[in-house]
Amino acid sequence: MHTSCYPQRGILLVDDEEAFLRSMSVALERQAGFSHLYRCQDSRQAMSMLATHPIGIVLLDLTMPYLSGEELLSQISAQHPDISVIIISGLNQLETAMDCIRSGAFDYYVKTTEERRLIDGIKRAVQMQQMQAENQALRQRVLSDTLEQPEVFAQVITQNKAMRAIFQYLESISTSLQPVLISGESGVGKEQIAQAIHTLSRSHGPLISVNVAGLDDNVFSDTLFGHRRGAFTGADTARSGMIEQATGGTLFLDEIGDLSPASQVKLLRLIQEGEYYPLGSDRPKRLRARIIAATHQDLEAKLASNDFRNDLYYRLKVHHVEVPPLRQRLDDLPLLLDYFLAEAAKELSKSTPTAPKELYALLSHYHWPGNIRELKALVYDAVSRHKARVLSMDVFRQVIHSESKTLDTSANASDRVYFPSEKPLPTVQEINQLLIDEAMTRAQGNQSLAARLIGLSQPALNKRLKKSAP
Ligand SMILES: Nc1ncnc2c1ncn2[C@@H]1O[C@H](COP(=O)(O)OP(=O)(O)OP(=O)(O)O)[C@@H](O)[C@H]1O
Repeated sequence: MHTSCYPQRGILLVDDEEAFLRSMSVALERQAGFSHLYRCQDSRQAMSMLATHPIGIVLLDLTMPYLSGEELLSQISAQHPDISVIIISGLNQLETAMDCIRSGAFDYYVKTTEERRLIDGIKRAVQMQQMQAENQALRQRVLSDTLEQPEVFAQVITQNKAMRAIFQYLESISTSLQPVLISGESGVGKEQIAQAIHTLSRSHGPLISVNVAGLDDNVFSDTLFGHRRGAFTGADTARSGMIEQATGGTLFLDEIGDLSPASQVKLLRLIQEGEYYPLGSDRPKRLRARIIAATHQDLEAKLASNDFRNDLYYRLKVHHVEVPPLRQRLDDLPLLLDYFLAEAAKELSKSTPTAPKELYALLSHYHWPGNIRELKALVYDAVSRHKARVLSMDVFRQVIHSESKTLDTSANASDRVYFPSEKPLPTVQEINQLLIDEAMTRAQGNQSLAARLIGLSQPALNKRLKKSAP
């Protein structure tokens, strides 16, 4: 997968000193895991190398025979504006280095700078390029309103615009190595989205899921990092952690909002350093999997109450998807209902029942706290009980009615209808009429549903409707 070609476009090192080229290549490979590095000792050949190799970043020495770093920079900026150039200068050349920044260089470092800082700088440039590429891809997809791989989303039943925009976004970040945070209420389909991200990445490794809710810090470390034999009492054999099992693939951390403070620090270090230590081992291992985290919790609120680390939050949400709740995509209801009816009937070896028209109207007035999981469970329950050709609405009525009652009793004074004091109050008759009109609109003309919405029997509503008819 991507670990074998990170970053996506290569890095060209241009320096006349053979020793520097060699030591820098080794450092970039070993310490940062960068692959496809190119070296150029003769600055006159740099432009032809750029023309023939897929290069995204150039590390450029300032003092070189034939063509100076400054001259080369101006040629690169003119012919390859998408390449980021990082200047390596001598201590006595800071003035020139600053000029280079003004002429478009991404950054500069003094040659004696610690390698670690230089590597961090290159990583920043890589990250910036990835984001630019994703932005561009996303813009193109949104403008053309197309999906490149619609089959990846076949299991996510939807016709909703916001969901389609999410699919386009996911396609545009499919090759990124950065973490993805998926948020959204319980049951909205976050795990399905994680699966789609994994499939899109075309990685050769597996998708490994870990639910981190309720794991104490020791279990968390052991589960993720694994241990060496004898690391603690009872560790009779070595065990590889989930990170290792996810090598070349995706590590999906579900319920990330419930992670303990100590485990948050460990996860942050893993993402920042790109390496970890199995318990009892002093030899680090490299993280070679993409991280996806999901939560149904409001992480911003958890930041405010200091229950979730700021730095971890921003590391996790380099890419972020907020899956909307079902109540905000009611246009999906008919599709989902039909899909689950067919699925349930097949699993229960029954013929697929027909949903009565009123059912859509009834369901669209419910607020779906358990989202799609709740709808699926209700449909399965209804299908398992049903006997006739047309599906009975009883199961749905019972749940929706009892939920509505709970809501009614919890309504407070601020939910009441407001009558402006400067205007005369309407009569009881006028209020009744308004209520009936509103119920009929919400029930899309269905009298029995409208009657239930305002606590009347259907014959009683029918009588009043006839009375008020012109
Ligand atoms: N758009 C959809 N089409 C078909 N099935 C869906 C859709 N969204 C969710 N489901 C189904 O609903 C159930 C819940 O989905 P999932 O487990 O992905 O939700 P979740 O957001 O991860 O929930 P939680 O926060 O509780 O972990 C699963 O059975 C899933 O297959």
